[in-house]
Amino acid sequence: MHVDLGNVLDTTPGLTEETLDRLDSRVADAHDRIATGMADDEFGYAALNLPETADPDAIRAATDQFDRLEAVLTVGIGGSALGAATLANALESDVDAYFLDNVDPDAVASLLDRLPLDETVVNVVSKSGTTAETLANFLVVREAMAEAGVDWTDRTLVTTGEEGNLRALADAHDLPVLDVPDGVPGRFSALSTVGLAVPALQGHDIEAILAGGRDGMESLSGSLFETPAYAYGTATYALAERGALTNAVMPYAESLETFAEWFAQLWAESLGKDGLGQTPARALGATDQHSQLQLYRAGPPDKLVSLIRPTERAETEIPETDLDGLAYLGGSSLGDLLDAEFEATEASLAAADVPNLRVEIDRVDERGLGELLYAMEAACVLYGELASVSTFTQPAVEWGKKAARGLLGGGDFPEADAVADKRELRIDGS
Ligand SMILES: O=P(O)(O)OC[C@H]1O[C@](O)(CO)[C@@H](O)[C@@H]1O
Repeated sequence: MHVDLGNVLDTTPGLTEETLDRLDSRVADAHDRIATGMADDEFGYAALNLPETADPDAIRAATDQFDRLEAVLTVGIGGSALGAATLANALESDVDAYFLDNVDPDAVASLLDRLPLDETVVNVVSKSGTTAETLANFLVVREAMAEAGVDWTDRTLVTTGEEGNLRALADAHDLPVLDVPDGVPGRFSALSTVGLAVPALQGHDIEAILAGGRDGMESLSGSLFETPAYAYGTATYALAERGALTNAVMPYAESLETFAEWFAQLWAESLGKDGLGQTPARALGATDQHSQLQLYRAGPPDKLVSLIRPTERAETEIPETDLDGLAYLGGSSLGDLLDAEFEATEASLAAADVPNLRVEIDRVDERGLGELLYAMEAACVLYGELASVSTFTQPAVEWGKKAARGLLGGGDFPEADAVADKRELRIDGS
């Protein structure tokens, strides 16, 4: 993987090479803190050890127990779903992967109607074991399995922490269970049991994913000029400090669309603290050239764009044509066209003085994905050190959880009372 910072120099907002040189001493200090946290397996920093501490044999021992495998249905939310979804949606497999990471009754019913439940493994994932959406969906899925005459205890894999409802359920029914590693927040758990059980069930090379993570781990150093992850984390931090409060993440590969969703949780939940942070906007190239690019180029100078692509991709030749004005496409390929659009968008942003970073991996394969996930996690941790925020906690999400629980009679929470006090200014339609 490499990162190219050329298009953040002298843009609006922008950096200079002197600024980057000056920041590099802060990067060295931040790296020392990160290295200490990794060495001591400290909460959060432990995630950056996963390429070494994850146990692929334990993952396979749990997943190899399942036969008759046509599909895997993951029931989880946030970091308990997005890492696995990033990997599943980026890699081809004969085993279909589905994710229930929301409690929309129509979507849940529609999916359960379609799934061959007797040939599906239900992969229920929750670090806490108490997340309402995950537990509610699991209860609905289990009921559907019973109604389909499927013994749910034969088709369920649990991934959870040491305590909580799911651990108790797994123990009570002797279910295959994987441990969520200690000290790893959900959004940093892609390279652990949480993110790797699905690719293992789909027949992917999870050792290669971890090898990619090791590539990222081995590139960590005391300088942003030697570590792509730190270059990305430093530049995005410094641009945020200068007003780039939105980071539009725009992969030029459909296979990386879910990666942008995973990145959004990682970036927002880690860095959105104490009035600070950088809003991750999810985009997709080339599609969003016909959508959000207008805002990125001609809207407020308050954003940066992260352009991500594999340098090797399929070709798919475009047939020759005599259509007026389109003959230039004939004989080219869709891959060439997508790469031309990537470079054209990059140049168009630079021409409009909009800061943009190029992130390139060789291929969207297990190793490339492992390195990309690891690098963005390390970039996020580095950014958090530079911004002096508490990167690994997410206290702001708790208020809404209590309010929702109170509304459903799950306890006496003042947050739920506040819901009743909503101010109203209704404008009614027809
Ligand atoms: O794995 P759990 O405990 O169900 O949590 C799911 C998600 O909810 C959060 O805790 C936020 O509520 C995320 O940080 C986490 O990824």
